[in-house]
Amino acid sequence: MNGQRVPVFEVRGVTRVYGDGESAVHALRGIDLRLDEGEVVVLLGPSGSGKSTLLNILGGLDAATAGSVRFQGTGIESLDARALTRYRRDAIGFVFQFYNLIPSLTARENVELVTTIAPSPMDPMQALALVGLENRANHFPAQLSGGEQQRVAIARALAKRPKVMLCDEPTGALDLKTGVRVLEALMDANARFGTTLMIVTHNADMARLGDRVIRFADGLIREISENPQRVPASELRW
Ligand SMILES: Nc1ncnc2c1ncn2[C@@H]1O[C@H](COP(=O)(O)OP(=O)(O)OP(=O)(O)O)[C@@H](O)[C@H]1O
Repeated sequence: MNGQRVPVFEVRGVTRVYGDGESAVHALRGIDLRLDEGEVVVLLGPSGSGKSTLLNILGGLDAATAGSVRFQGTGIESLDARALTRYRRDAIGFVFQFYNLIPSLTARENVELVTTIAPSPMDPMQALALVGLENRANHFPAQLSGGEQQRVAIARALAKRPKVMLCDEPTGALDLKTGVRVLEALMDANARFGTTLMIVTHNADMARLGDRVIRFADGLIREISENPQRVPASELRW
């Protein structure tokens, strides 16, 4: 990262309550956070502590009960339905634990689904080449390993040139070797395009990958720490 910090997200007092009355679940209890351009941030915390809820709110998949999220200076809560769809579609790349590829489409066609609607997409083959899968373009998801499927999902997210990639347990279903390749593909996107990365994980060792580590507990940020330097994915242990 260079010295000049440009905020991508500014989060103020975000809460999220599911349900009401006695059965209300307070998933987020007041989150304040700033995320800068080009940063790699790792979110750690026990199951149910609110990590996915925050990611979904940042990505416009869910709305905060209270508080504000500014993306490049604009409050996403003020966007109308059309603008919110455009935001979700163009600015944000999502990577989930279980790839969410369309089984009846090839790797290339899965990426094309996105490039046909994005405003300034990459060529689908370029996106697949970035994750080392140009020679698997005509394979269907069932013909690919879990790690390869996840890399197709990353290519699909990358192909629209998103400002931010929100990754919810991207290696949760993978073993060490394939998980490392997936993380390398994400870190490569950060290095080449300056894509800001937010990675949710249960794996404490993955914290070493990021510039900052955010520890969640009970719907709150308990700690934010900075790493002196990023550790390459190949040096992580599962
Ligand atoms: N749609 C929903 N309706 C009701 N409760 C929900 C909903 N989504 C999440 N929750 C609750 O909100 C809390 C936070 O969930 P969240 O998925 O954000 O946690 P997490 O830290 O990502 O957990 P995990 O690591 O297991 O994915 C949990 O108690 C969860 O049960």
